[in-house]
Amino acid sequence: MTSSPTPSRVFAALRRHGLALLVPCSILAITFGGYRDNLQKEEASRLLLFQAQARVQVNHLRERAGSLLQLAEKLHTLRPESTGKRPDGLGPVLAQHPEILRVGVLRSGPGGSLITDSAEPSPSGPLPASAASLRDALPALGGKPMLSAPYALPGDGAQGRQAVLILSPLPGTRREFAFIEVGTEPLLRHGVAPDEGLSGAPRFVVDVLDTTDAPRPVFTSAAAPGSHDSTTKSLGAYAEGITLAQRHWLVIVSPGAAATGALLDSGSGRWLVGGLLLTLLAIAIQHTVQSRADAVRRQVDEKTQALAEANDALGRYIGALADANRRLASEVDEHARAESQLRETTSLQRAILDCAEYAVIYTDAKGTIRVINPAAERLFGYRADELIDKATPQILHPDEHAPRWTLEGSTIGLISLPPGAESHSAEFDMRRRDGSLFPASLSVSIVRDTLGQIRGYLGIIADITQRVDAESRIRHLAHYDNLTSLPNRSLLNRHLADVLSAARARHRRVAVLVTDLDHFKYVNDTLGHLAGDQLLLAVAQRLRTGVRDGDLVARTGGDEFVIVLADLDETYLPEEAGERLIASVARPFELAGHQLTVTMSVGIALYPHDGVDGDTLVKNADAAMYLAKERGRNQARFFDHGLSRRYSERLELEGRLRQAVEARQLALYYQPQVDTLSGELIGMEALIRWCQPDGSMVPPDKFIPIAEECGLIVPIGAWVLREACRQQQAWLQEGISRVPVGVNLSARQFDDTTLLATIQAALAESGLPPAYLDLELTESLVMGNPEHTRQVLAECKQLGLQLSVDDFGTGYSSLSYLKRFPIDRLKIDRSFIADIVTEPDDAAIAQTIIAMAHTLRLEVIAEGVETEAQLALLRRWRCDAYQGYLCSRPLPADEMTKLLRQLRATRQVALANI
Ligand SMILES: Nc1nc2c(ncn2[C@@H]2O[C@H](COP(=O)(O)OP(=O)(O)OP(=O)(O)O)[C@@H](O)[C@H]2O)c(=O)[nH]1
Repeated sequence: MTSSPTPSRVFAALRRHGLALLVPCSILAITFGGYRDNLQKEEASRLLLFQAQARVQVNHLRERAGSLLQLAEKLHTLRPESTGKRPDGLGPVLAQHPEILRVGVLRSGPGGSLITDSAEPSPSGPLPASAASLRDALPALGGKPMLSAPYALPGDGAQGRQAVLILSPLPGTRREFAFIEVGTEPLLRHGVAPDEGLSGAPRFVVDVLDTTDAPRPVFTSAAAPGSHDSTTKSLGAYAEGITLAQRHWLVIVSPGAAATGALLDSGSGRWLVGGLLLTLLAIAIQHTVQSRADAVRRQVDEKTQALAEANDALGRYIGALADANRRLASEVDEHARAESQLRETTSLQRAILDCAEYAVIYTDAKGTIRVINPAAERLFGYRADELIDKATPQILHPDEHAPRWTLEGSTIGLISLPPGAESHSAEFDMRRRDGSLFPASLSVSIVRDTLGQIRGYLGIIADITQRVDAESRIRHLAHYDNLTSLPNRSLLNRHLADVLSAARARHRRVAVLVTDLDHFKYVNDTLGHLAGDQLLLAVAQRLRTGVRDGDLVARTGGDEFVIVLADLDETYLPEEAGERLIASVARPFELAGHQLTVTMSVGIALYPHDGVDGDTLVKNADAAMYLAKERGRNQARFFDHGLSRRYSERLELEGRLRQAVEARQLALYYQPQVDTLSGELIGMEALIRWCQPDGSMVPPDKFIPIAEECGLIVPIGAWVLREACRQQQAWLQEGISRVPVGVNLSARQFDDTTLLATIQAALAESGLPPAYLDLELTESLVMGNPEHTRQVLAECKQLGLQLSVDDFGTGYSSLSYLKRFPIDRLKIDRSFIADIVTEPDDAAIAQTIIAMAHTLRLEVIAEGVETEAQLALLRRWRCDAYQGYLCSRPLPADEMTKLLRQLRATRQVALANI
């Protein structure tokens, strides 16, 4: 990211650098200001100090020179005895005065020449001419030493080494002088106070200017001559005039290297240097700080830039993160929804599994049980944890070596799966925990994973015991009689076919015996249907035990049994077998607390004599049985070909009855029921009659049983209901009848599920009010199946019908039992009424029935009243009504119409007479 120099940035830079310069500049200014002030102060104090020190130096020089002069004066005491010899005791002196170049004696020679007399050859050679000039001045000294003007030492010429001579006249002589040659440079050097030097460097440079002779500069700077005791204004030099041996020297003291001093030696210098250093330090610090600040700023800028970029990136990242978050949130939502659905589905599946009626077992691919539901626990009697991880065959199947539920590609699988199929079902026995086996239906489905690999097998197991039992029952019913468990007609026919086929092949005889109990209906009617059943059962057992094992005993309906005696040789007498069976049945039975004796009629037909096929043989045996009945019952009869005609007649009667129904040859007759006291019509009973086209009548006791046997009774009964309702409604509409009409219901009708619908249809069709219809049921019918009866009667009562119990007294049922049913009246059977006049028992029974019925608020009608005596008794016993020949025989409808009209007319006449 590039930045442009904005005003704020320029201002910031100026402020930054201005501040940076301000500090060193300030220090510099303070430094220089301080330096100048210090310098001035130092100048002043140094000048004062320098002057004082210079004076000390001058004095020191003066003293040293004076010391030399004194030495020169003493030299005559050291005068050597002979020339050329050094005076004794001079050594230590010379050691103290290294400026002394040589010591000697001068003699003024002839002509005034000076003769040097020195023990040592002088490095300076002969005395210079200038020294010789001193000779002349010496006498004027008066014996005082004198000092020569400086002269250049030989060899030094341009070098400027100078020396002076101090001459001192030797006492006693006029021409001899002791002299000391003093090097001016050592003198001046040693003239400086030795303790004033600093580190060996002379603080002062002392020069002298000889003012006696023509001045010669011996130093580089000097004050003006004569300015004694004057100090230069600057620190450059200090000059002071001194007089030595009548010679005037201007001593000039200049600061030496040490005196001038290093800049650092002075306070101002140190101040300046310190200030500069401080400035430099400040600059350095400033620079360092600035550099560091710059570096920091650069870093900050870089970091800021990086931060900005990072911020941008972060922004983008946060944006992306937000997007990702949104996506994640939506995915999480989706996931949560899916999870919730999954949970729901899982709990639903669990609930389905838990509630499932069928046992569900899931095994892995190896057939090991993994999941089991409660229904399976119940079915097999195990807890789930006892079955989990167990292999299916060891637990659930009878055969431990049975293969597991591995289906695919396995030909030995428990259920071999057809190629390509994903599930299959089979039925076989499975084992419960207690070891018991039960028939099961197992439906196994392959469970695959998403890759299509087999994960396991889901088995749904149903206990099909009931179904198997039902099927077995159905199979049994198809071939066996329900009551006695004997083979039925169907199995009989198959068996007969087999037996006859074998007999044909082996030329053997076969006997077919048809047996029928005599008057079995009476047992039913008197002891009840249940007792009848028990009797049939007992008879079946006796018949079964009365024949050989290989013989067949079948029940073909009602009280009829058919026995097949197969593989008979010529010696076998089937009539004996028949007699034996009759005898066995004739033995008394214990039924419902009663001892009962029944007889049986038997008809016999023989293969091949009486027929070569099963149907013919059974039909002929049946005909023979009817012959036995006709001949007095309780006997066995062989078929003869005359019988065949009679049997055919019965079949023909059945056929004609069917036609009669269709041809409307059946008619209803009506028998009045009248009040025993008033003789008024209180009702009438419809009775069926069969009027053949030739005008002859077939009695009801002849065709009703046939109608019941062949089932025609149901359509006939329906017709009776319709016709009675229609006729009654006609009378009602004519206004000649205000009494109900009674219609008999047979047992078959009563058991028919369409009975109520039939009644409702008859009422609706005719428009007859239900109260004018009276249903008459036999006592045995009512008591046969009380529950069913109560239900049907209740529904009939709801319709508004009247209900009567017909033939009461024959069924031994108690009256109190009857009160459970919504019955309106009882009809005492004609068998009790017939002898009430002559038989006290019958009279007592009839009287009791009447009395008890009244206590139950039931109306009582006596049947079959034929005499006035009977009627008189009935009146006495307060029987409500009666019917019978005494009043009227059953009348055809038209006659009944006439009667009703007459009755109405009579009533009207009677009323008119009033
Ligand atoms: N208890 C009972 N009765 C039955 C059964 N099947 C038919 N019946 C009755 O058995 C009786 C058979 O009567 P029939 O054989 O025609 O007449 P019967 O009274 O025996 O008189 P005869 O045969 O002429 O001697 C009828 O009343 C039927 O209602 C049954 O399974 N149980």
